[in-house]
Amino acid sequence: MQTQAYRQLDRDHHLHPFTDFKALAEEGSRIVTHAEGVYIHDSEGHRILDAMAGLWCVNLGYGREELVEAATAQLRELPYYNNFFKSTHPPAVKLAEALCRLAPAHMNRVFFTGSGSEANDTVLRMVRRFWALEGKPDKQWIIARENAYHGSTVAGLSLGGMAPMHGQGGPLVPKITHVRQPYWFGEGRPAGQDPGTFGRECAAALEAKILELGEENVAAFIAEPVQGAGGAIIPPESYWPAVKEVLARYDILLVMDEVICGFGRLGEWFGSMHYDLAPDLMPIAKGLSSGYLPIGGVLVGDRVAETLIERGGEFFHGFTYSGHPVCAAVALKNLELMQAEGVVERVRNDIGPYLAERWATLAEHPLVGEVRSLGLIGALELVDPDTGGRFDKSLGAGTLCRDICFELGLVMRSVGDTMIISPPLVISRAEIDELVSLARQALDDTERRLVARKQA
Ligand SMILES: Cc1ncc(COP(=O)(O)O)c(CNc2cccc(C(=O)O)c2)c1O
Repeated sequence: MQTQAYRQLDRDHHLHPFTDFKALAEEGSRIVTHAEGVYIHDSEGHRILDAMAGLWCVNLGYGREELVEAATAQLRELPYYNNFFKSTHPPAVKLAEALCRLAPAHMNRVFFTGSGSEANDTVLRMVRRFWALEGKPDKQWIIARENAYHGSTVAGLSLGGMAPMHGQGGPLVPKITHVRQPYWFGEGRPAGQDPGTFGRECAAALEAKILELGEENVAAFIAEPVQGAGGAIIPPESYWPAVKEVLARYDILLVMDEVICGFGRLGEWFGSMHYDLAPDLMPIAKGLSSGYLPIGGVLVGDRVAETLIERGGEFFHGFTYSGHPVCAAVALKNLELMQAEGVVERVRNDIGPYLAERWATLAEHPLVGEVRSLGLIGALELVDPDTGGRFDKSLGAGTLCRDICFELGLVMRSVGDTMIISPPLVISRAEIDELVSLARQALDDTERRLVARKQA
């Protein structure tokens, strides 16, 4: 079928996620037909370097036959059975064991879901159930961060701190509140604060909120090690150590959302390990299967697990596809390949530092106000060369740069005027050179087009 025919049927029948349906219908969708390594191909023959690994998830890259074979074999063996009715199957058992072997030592159980949003729904249920079983049923408030992303179910959007989502999804889940995010470039720099001071102030805001609500009412703090969809927000070095000090003073659970930062993205199996944090619960998804099949889950620390097990009786929660055998088989093979190929260590010791070195060269571009990266997450902050400050929002600088990237054969994500990359972890040095070269060209073209827009 030709591109136009696909586009017309897509226009007629398909409502896309996070999309202005009318605008897309007018513009027409991109038909992605196949992919290999770090490249996707569309129906018009374009080969595009996918510096977003799909949606932060294709950690092993596209076209891994071993994952196809794992799925095919499992489809033939047992295409589906549930983990209800006291039942399980080898893929779920083996994946649970493999995950708990990779997780921090105090995390020895996993609850499976079909997505990261369902993982955070599960977190909400577990946190409130845990404190009820501990005899503290009023300990219900969950503190999250402004501009955090924890998914798109009602619980996920309530835990998230994204105002546009709150504006469409209310009424929100009660007893969830948000504190300031450690986004130095967006909030600390404009206030004239050095990163260290700003990071400590953000941690102090968490303690102030705990005291305002009363420790006896606060159940948990949930956070991404590095905020992804919020803008690849790598916190100041002072932030997580200061948060650890705050949390040590109060008995509230720590939930680290590892949906993006898990499975090697920051150069460790989990982002919490990079920051030396010991979470009670860790939602996971995305890189768990390299996006080949939908699977998520919650890694559960012993303190919560033992209470739920010993005193919980039946936990009235779960999903049809919890621990789906084919998804679990692919995820298991994915983890085996990551370990066999030393993918995580390579991010930490080789390709992550190489990306940092090459990505930093973009700082000299007049459109760039800040360059940051950690592991294989990177961000560029676009600024107006005339002022050094942000562009007027009406210019749509970030969206323009994203569209120019596609024209040049590169996928970069824009969040406002922040450009983001999160490439497959298997990306080569040569492909990083190509990525940075295309990004530089996109910045040049964006600058020229913005000058014209400003003069229009
Ligand atoms: C930290 C975090 N937690 C939970 C979710 C929800 O996962 P599911 O999507 O599988 O329900 C996410 C997902 N993150 C996500 C999903 C879709 C798009 C983008 C983007 O940056 O454009 C980011 C995420 O980044």
